[in-house]
Amino acid sequence: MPGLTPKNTNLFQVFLRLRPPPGGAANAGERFLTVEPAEDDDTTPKHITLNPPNDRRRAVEKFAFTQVFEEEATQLDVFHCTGVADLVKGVLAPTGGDGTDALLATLGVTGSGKSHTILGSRSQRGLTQLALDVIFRSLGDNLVDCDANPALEPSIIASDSSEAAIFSAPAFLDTVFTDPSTSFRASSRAQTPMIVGSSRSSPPQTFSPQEQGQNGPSGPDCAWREKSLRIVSREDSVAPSSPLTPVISSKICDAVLSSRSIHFHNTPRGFWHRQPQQAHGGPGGKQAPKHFMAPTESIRLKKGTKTASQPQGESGNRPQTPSRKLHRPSTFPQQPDIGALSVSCDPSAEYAVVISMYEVYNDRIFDLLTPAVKSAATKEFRRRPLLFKPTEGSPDRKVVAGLRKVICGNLQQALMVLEAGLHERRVTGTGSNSVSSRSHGFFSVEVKKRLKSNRKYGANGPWNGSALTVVDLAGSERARDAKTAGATLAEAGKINESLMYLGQCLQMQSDASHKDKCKLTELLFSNSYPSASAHASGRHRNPQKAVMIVTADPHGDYNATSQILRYGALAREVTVPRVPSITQTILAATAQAPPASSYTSPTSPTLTRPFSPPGSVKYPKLHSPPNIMRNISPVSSNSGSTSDLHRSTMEAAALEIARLSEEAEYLRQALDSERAARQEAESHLLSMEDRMIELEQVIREDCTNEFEQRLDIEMARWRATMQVEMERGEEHWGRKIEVFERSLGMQMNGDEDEEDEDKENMLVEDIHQENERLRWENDALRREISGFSPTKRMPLQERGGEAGLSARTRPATAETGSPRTPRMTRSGAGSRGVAPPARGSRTTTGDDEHSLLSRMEMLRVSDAPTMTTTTTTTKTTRTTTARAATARTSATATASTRKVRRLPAKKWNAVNDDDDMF
Ligand SMILES: Nc1ncnc2c1ncn2[C@@H]1O[C@H](COP(=O)(O)OP(=O)(O)OP(=O)(O)O)[C@@H](O)[C@H]1O
Repeated sequence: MPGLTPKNTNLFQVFLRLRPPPGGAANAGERFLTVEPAEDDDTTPKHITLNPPNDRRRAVEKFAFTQVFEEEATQLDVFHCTGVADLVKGVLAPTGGDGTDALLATLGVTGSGKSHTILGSRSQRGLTQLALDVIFRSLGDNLVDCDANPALEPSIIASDSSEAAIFSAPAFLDTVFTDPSTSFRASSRAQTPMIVGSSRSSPPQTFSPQEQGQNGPSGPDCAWREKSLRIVSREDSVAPSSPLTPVISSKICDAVLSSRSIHFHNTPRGFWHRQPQQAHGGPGGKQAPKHFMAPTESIRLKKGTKTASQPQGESGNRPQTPSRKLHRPSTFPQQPDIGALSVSCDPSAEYAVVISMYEVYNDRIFDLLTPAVKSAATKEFRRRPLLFKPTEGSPDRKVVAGLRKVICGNLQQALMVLEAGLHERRVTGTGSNSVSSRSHGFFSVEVKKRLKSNRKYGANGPWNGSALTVVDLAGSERARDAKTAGATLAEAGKINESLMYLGQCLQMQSDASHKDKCKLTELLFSNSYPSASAHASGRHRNPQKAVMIVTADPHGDYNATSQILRYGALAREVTVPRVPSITQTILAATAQAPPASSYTSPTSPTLTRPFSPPGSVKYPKLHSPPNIMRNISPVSSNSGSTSDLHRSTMEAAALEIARLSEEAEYLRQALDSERAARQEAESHLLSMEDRMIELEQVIREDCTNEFEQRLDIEMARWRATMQVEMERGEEHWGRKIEVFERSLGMQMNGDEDEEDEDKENMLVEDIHQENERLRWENDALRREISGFSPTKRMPLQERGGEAGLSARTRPATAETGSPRTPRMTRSGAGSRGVAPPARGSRTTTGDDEHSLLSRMEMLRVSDAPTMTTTTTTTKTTRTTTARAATARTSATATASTRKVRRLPAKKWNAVNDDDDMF
């Protein structure tokens, strides 16, 4: 089993892994990649040839790699041959010291098998899980656990230099996963499932019922399995539905799917790829899970994606908050088995394992273990981008500041943390890969180490150590093949851009100017080289060891593959510059030093004195570096003594070291202040961005409110105008009808005249009848009056007058000749009530009687209209008498002679109202 050759100073060991064709060899397209057979002294192939298909203008390209894995290579082959165990060994530093940082990265075109290699599939573990297994297996009893050692967490917090929020695994996992058995338990310390055994025949790793909270495979766990799928949004993907682009994807599985019709194999989601042919219910009709990554909460919310991240029963009204809990996975695949493999660790040291995860998305770093928070302005769940910077505790080394880190006490906890982080990574379905990673994922395993003999510091002694960082780069893709659009296309643009910078960076041998071009290259290369300031300050770190696995589909996209292979080949060329030791520096200076007598200037070729900082940037005021060399007394040329010469050489060298150190310190401070200024500007920019979003929201709301108000006003105005118009219309039509009626009336005038005549005749008849009746009444009255005493007739005489006495009544009165005194009051005229005899009345003559009658006649006639109106109401009692009825008839007769004016309805009402007043 070949391992890494430690003497190699190349930054990367670059391997190539070819993936088998997705639909089997029969369906594969033209193969453009040929693996050259191993050369004489090699046991494994190292070279490949790219033959451009159908394009003779392009040259055949040849690439060399550390090793080429052909399609048949297994996960275990890749694990062993890439030397992951050696990387772990370097991190654990079994021979003492802080160890060597390690980087394990995949690079490739989308869908070429990066995630498959590094994070595994449904039944096979990836390199990450295998590396974790080796780490925990190797540490054994030297690993300190939070449960066993309560002081561990505070001591790790105290020695962390990355401004991180540090949690113990049980506490962290409790916030992320639900535990069926402990769902009602308030405690935050969940029981951690343990591995209880392995079976080669059953790949998934199973936990005991006790560890499952008494829920074996047939218990609630089964429900979990049924829901252990998540839906990946294809909203902004225009990829047609194909075996590679199912609507429901299972790149991640511990999330919950409400549909129970989709089943899942007896495995949690996180570590398995779905085989494309299984996407449509392959063998067994089951929907196989894809590998690990799904859209983050904010992306899901933005896209309105239905995700399975909500626990059962909460999918309905549960808000899409990041505080949702995932179901605790119960099984993990256990193949390939590396039970026999372990590397040694430092027996004199104790270790702690701290895990963190983050992603680079659109050139920003986001923590995958910190839940997104709801933005007040946009109401969306967002993650805060983090900075990659040197911190107070780590001035010589950039770190991702502000991450959430989890201390894991065993493999199971580490796998669960990995699972939680992968759940948050952004993926989407494209035409090239149904579950394509849209970000560069970083999984960092810090192996903290301290000597057991350092117990003199107590339980809080400082921790050092190294880290293994696993990087799953997003795949480069061509929009035409991936059939992406909208946000997904923009994401692809950013991915391609960052990979282009990576290529440039590799081409320029990690030139500092290219290193800072994007976050990806910064993260990959910033700590790859020993820092000058660290060297000056004596904090020496070994250069990082790195393994890059380039994945390729020999039947895939020729141009994209060619580009990626070129990057891979470049990566192989990058070398780590050797850092000379202090002794080497002194010796070199001595060797190059001119004769001591003429030694008057500094030897540094790069730094000239006095050092003047460029530009207008304000640097901290430092004492100007002392011109040490000027103070060196020239070595006497005639001293002749070798020992003197050596002494003076050593003195000169020591002074030169002091000068260089001082200059380095000066530069470091200048650089720090530059960095601080840049970070401040960046955070200001971020806050301004947030502010802009808030402002935009407020302005939008204001505009909406104002618009609604104006709309209301306009609507009211419109309604009023409408009303007026309607009234006008009615009036207009009324007038028209009136005119029409009038014209009709004119036509019918002749007919009306005849009618009027008839009416008049009837009225005359009525009047005659009335006169007859009145006459009869008069007679009756006369007879009555004639029965009164003469004295009682006086008042009539007094009031009498002959006016109004009609000629017709006069003879009638004379005929009767009986003196009478009518007892009538004016008010009683309508009712014709008989008044009581007036006191002191005297006997009247026949003339008096006529006068009286004529007066009565006058009264009756003049009161007629009043009576007419009076009879229209039921409020008066006068209408109840028989006399009133008679009078009414009479009045009607009188009134009938007048021209009756037709009143409009309103006016009639007014008259009625007036009547009511009486
Ligand atoms: N060596 C392999 N053997 C079997 N299946 C593989 C292999 N490599 C990849 N696959 C399958 O191909 C599909 C795509 O692989 P994967 O998701 O790992 O691609 P990727 O390079 O990570 O893509 P992206 O960059 O878009 O995320 C998966 O279904 C995976 O299971």
